[in-house]
Amino acid sequence: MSTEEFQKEQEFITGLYARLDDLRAEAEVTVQSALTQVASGQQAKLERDVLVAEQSGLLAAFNAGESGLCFGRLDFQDGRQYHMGRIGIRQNDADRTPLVVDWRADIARPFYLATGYSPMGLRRRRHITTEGRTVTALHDEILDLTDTTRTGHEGSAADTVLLAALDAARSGRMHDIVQTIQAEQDRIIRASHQGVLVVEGGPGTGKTVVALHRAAYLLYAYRDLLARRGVLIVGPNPAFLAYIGEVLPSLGETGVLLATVGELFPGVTATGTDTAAAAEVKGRSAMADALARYVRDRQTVPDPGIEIEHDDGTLVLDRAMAEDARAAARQTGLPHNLARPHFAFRIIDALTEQLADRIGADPYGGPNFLGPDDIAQLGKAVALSGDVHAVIDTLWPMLTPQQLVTEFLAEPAHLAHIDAELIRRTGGPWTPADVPLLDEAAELLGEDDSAARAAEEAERQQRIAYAQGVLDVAYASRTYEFEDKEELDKDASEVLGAHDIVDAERMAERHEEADHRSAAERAAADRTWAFGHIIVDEAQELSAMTWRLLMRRCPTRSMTLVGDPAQTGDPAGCDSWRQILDPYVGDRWEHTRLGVNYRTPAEIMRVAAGVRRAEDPAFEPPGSVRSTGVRPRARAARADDLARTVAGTVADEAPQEGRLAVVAPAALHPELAAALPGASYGPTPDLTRDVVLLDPRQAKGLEFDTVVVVEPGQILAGSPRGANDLYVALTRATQRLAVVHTGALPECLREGLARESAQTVRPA
Ligand SMILES: Nc1ncnc2c1ncn2[C@@H]1O[C@H](COP(=O)(O)OP(=O)(O)OP(=O)(O)O)[C@@H](O)[C@H]1O
Repeated sequence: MSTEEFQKEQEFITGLYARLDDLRAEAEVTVQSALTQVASGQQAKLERDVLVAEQSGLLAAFNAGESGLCFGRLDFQDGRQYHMGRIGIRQNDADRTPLVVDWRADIARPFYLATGYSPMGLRRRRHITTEGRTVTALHDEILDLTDTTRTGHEGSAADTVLLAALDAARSGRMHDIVQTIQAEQDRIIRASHQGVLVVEGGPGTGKTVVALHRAAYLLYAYRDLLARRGVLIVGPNPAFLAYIGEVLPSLGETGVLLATVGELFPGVTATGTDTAAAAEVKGRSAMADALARYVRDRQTVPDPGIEIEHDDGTLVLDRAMAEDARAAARQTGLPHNLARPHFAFRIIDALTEQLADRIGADPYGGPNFLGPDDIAQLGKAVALSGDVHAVIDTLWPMLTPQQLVTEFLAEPAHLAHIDAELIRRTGGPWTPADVPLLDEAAELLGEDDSAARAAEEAERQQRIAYAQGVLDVAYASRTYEFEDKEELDKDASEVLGAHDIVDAERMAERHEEADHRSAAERAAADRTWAFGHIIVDEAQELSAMTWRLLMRRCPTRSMTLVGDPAQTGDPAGCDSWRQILDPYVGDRWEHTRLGVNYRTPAEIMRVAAGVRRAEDPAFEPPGSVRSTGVRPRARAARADDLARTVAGTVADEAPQEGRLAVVAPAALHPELAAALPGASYGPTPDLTRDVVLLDPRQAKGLEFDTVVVVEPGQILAGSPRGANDLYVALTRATQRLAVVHTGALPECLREGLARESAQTVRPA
């Protein structure tokens, strides 16, 4: 092994971190001084805010670079050499020469794709492993077989580095994989942002981690578009979002909104839970139709009529008048609340006409005595009448989505009786399955935001006037500055001023954009926000109603959907991509597969595959990249001794380093938690604890060094998609798996497990 090579890389890394420190210090100073600056006037405040936002983003990226900043080097056949980094960093010279290139840059691609067969111009690829700021290992791959230079670090570099990453103890948080992205994953990460891309793959094939790196790549490659519109990542539950939450910040990207479906209706916190059957009914697309009809039910007419007391005599609003007004309002095609003024005006007009006919009638049959001004006066009085408005409110009430859905759930209509009974609820907290209903209701009702829009327009006009002032001043100073120069140097007239390239309106718009919070923050607070790109993880779990919500949030249909229909646990989930996508994009979507299991060793995968094969004999699991030589175990327990047996198994299996999960049906949790002091469990378990207790649905998407699956028979029988739940539970381990069961071991688990009887269990 060449110490000279080591030393050279160490010197480079030391210099690189020194540069990082300088950049970080510069950004910190800029942020601090901008924050302490007292900005007077709108313009100065805007400039300060832009500066702080820009420099804070840079700071986040620099902080992200602290660990594993540089992880590779590319030596090209033509002599060029580039170091690869988690973020790109340039030297402080006139040309701003790159010190490390960002892993997302085009020039970095051969690091992931080059092979001996297709070297992409590379001579050598080097993997650099560091701990903190110290180089701990170098692995070189020779890609140009005519190259005879050797460094002593050659070997099957890529495999060594990948296997070391896969074997490492888990921390309860997902890590980035920039050092070891595989070619099939790289192609997905860098696929065009346009259209819908479906990434399917069995457990552990890297779907989640690839989707996260794709978000980072898209933000890099289409920064202008996506930083403004934002990227939304949807995950199945808060624990999962916490698990993946550090990957993007570690890649220097902080402007992404991570959310569960339950968090996608601003102002509503979905803390309740539905039964699986109720969630399934709420998730059906038929709910959209039921809600639409329910809204129409709220547009009523009196039968036969209503008398309204008025200063100028009693008014009668009869059925025909109301029907006429309702038809006119519906004909506008506007949502309920926005169509309401049309209904109200028609009613007011009709009542005014009624009044005018009565008051101005010529007893001798001649024309009406009242002129247009008199009728206008009468109309005003009708329009201002509280009694008239009360009647309009009853017939066509203003409704909020929350009101509508609360009332719908209390008395569900337009559904089969059995479905209505399943979802009937009076009061209680909102549930995640209610959120798509609220969103649907909001669409059907529309928001009457005319007052807010008028205020916004007035503010915009003010900003334009202000920007015009700024441009005028800039123009005036230009004449002084350049007049003389033009005489001396004709080129000077080519110098562009702000006034040449931007008008007041554009300038005001730019400042408007700069003035606001980050796209992710704005998007989180705005139900109608249209994202630049949406990534959905565990996409197979989402209901038809949820897809309606998500498609509304992404009118451009720039989406990445990752999932595995074989792992669908939610009864409301979809069985096929076609079923999900057909209503929105027809067959215009791309499907791609990941076929290698990076997580689960072959020994465990053999057991898990048995569960799927019981349902589908032709089932083929993704091939495992590793095997550990450790056979998974099944332990029988006496029915009255289950918790103690589980605790004993946990004690036996707990890894020295890393994490262990007990995956058991939720009904067993209180009993098991009592026997597992220190285990984290509940709706949002802390995954960084040594031992966590989860139900199979909570385990979705997560991974642990060791997994103990409890009562597989109950998991199988627990839901119509019980086999999928058990498959998920069994495929969470990176190293070891144990199964604890009372009664007979389910038939589908007979293969691959070393079986122990209850007697061999040592006391916990
Ligand atoms: N190229 C890679 N280099 C290093 N680790 C990788 C690579 N690809 C995947 N992994 C690791 O494999 C594990 C499984 O990845 P991930 O969770 O993304 O799989 P998944 O397909 O989403 O699984 P599931 O469907 O079971 O949730 C993770 O620890 C991930 O970091």
